[in-house]
Amino acid sequence: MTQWQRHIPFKVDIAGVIDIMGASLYSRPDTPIREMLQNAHDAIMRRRRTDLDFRGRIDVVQNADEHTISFQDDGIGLTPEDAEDYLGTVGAGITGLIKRSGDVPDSAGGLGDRGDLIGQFGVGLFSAFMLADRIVVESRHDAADHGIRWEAGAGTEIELMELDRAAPGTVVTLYLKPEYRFLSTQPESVEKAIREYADFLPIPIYLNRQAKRVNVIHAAWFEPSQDREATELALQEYFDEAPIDVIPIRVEKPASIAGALYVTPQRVPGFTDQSAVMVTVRRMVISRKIQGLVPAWATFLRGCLELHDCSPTTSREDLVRDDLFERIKSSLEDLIFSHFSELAKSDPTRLEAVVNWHRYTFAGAALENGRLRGLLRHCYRLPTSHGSLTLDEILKRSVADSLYEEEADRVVWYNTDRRQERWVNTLFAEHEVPCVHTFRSFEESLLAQCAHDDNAKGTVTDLRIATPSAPNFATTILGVSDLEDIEPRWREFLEHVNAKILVGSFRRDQPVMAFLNERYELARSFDEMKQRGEIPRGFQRLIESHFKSDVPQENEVILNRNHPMISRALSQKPGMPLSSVMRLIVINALNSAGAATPDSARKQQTDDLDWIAQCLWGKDG
Ligand SMILES: Nc1ncnc2c1ncn2[C@@H]1O[C@H](COP(=O)(O)OP(=O)(O)OP(=O)(O)O)[C@@H](O)[C@H]1O
Repeated sequence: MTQWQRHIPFKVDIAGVIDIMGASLYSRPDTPIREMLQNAHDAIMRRRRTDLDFRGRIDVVQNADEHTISFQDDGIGLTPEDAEDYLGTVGAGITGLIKRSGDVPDSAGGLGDRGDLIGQFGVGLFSAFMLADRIVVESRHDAADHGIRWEAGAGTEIELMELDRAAPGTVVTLYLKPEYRFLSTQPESVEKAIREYADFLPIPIYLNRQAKRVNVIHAAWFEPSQDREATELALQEYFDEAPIDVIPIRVEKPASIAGALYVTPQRVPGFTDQSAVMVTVRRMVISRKIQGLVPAWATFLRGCLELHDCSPTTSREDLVRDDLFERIKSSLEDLIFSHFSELAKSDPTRLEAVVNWHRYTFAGAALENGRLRGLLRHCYRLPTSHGSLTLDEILKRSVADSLYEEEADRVVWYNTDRRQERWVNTLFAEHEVPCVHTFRSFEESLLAQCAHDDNAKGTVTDLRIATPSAPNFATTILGVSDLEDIEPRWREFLEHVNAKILVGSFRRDQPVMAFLNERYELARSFDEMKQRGEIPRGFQRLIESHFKSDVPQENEVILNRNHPMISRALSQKPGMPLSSVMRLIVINALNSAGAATPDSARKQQTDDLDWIAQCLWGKDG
């Protein structure tokens, strides 16, 4: 049975709340400047509703003698009731009431267009206690006869009194704590903060009554009908770099997105998903590096987007990750894709320039993104024996040789070793099919993925490394039909040259052909990248499967049966003088192709030369 019951009011320790807000809600000490500017902006916007011609201005004034910084606006001002109800109440404000279409007081200036106000939480004013131990608000409402003076110190009683003030508007003065007094003496730090947050606020902001306003206000990329050239110039000036391409953005559905993105001429480091895109909400800068909005593959995009409908977090340092944010994110990706697809038709050279400039970012991302691969197929070029070709051209030209290939519709030949680029080009010169040079392994994987995409649609495409032991390379490309492994006794004799040795018949004047295939170097460089954490996980899987393939990881040499010296040497026993000449020729062919000579082979080279000398001229002395 209940003995007693009582209702206790919910208590809030104001000093504690102020302390928490000041110390923990905002991550930067200049946030209060933004909050004060935003309040002034909202007050001016509210006055504009009753007086459509009214423009308004904000003045920020430093006073070094008094250690103060004040924010002055000629906005709608506060009635005594407003000051009592909203200035000192955490979580309550007229802006919030208007936004929620709440029961607004007469002083609110009507509901009007709720979209132009920034405030909503009713906490911003308290952020001033981060910097100040005393705040004084002097104000007169547009429709009131008298003004008010409101004064509060952290944790103290609020004092409200009548004030003689002629003009409508508000002055909020911050009596700065000793550690923030530089804000009353250094114009640069205040100017920097104003520009950081309020550059695009549609109201001029002046510092210390100077004639020139501090904020930019107009940016061509926010104009309702953007002029492409003007936008490009404005971006170049604001971000201080020349865009490679500009993506103007303006949509209203599923949410309003306005602004422009551009492709930076700066090299984007590795495969990070660090964005450098700036977002504003009602023109107040929320972040200069919004995370997770622009597709992770588009790290080369910069620019500024106004997301009018998005909700900032209470600290206004980020956006709330709600459904709307997700919808905006996916429509942005669509917009970027359709821009590039459009560019592929209207200005393919520009698209190629974009892709080429950021090719490794594109290639890396396309490994896991089919839509991106679809785009890259037509503009991502690789060097081939037949000049530079797009992925699509490579695939289409790699028609399988019907004489030898029954299983495959296409065979794509590729070479991974830069050192034999010219040699491979000569081999393929007489053929219709090209050989692709993929010196970066992820480009090889990209090619493989594109082939895989085609295979899924029913075209059977084989990717083969241009080396003698790859199926049909000898027959279709080299024209060698009798290729076979060398006999074990010769394999033993040639062991130290460090290559797989094959025998076949080809042009009479060429004793050997050497092919380099030192893939372990690539594998090693990937291991280093992996250790630095620069390879995305999915990509890593592809690399691993790639290096697991049955492609030989060693150099290869074909000895020519048609060559008189070679055929003679092979008809003798290993160890005869001719076999030593043959071994020297093999090492030399590998050397000229660019292979490094192992120490054991070097020693053998000397021994072989001594042996040949002895046979020709007899022993010294
Ligand atoms: N310069 C000003 N002119 C007129 N009214 C003001 C001014 N500054 C503050 N106010 C009033 O005080 C209220 C509380 O301001 P505060 O900055 O705490 O919150 P807010 O701006 O409503 O919301 P938020 O916390 O999202 O910024 C405002 O809603 C507004 O009614």
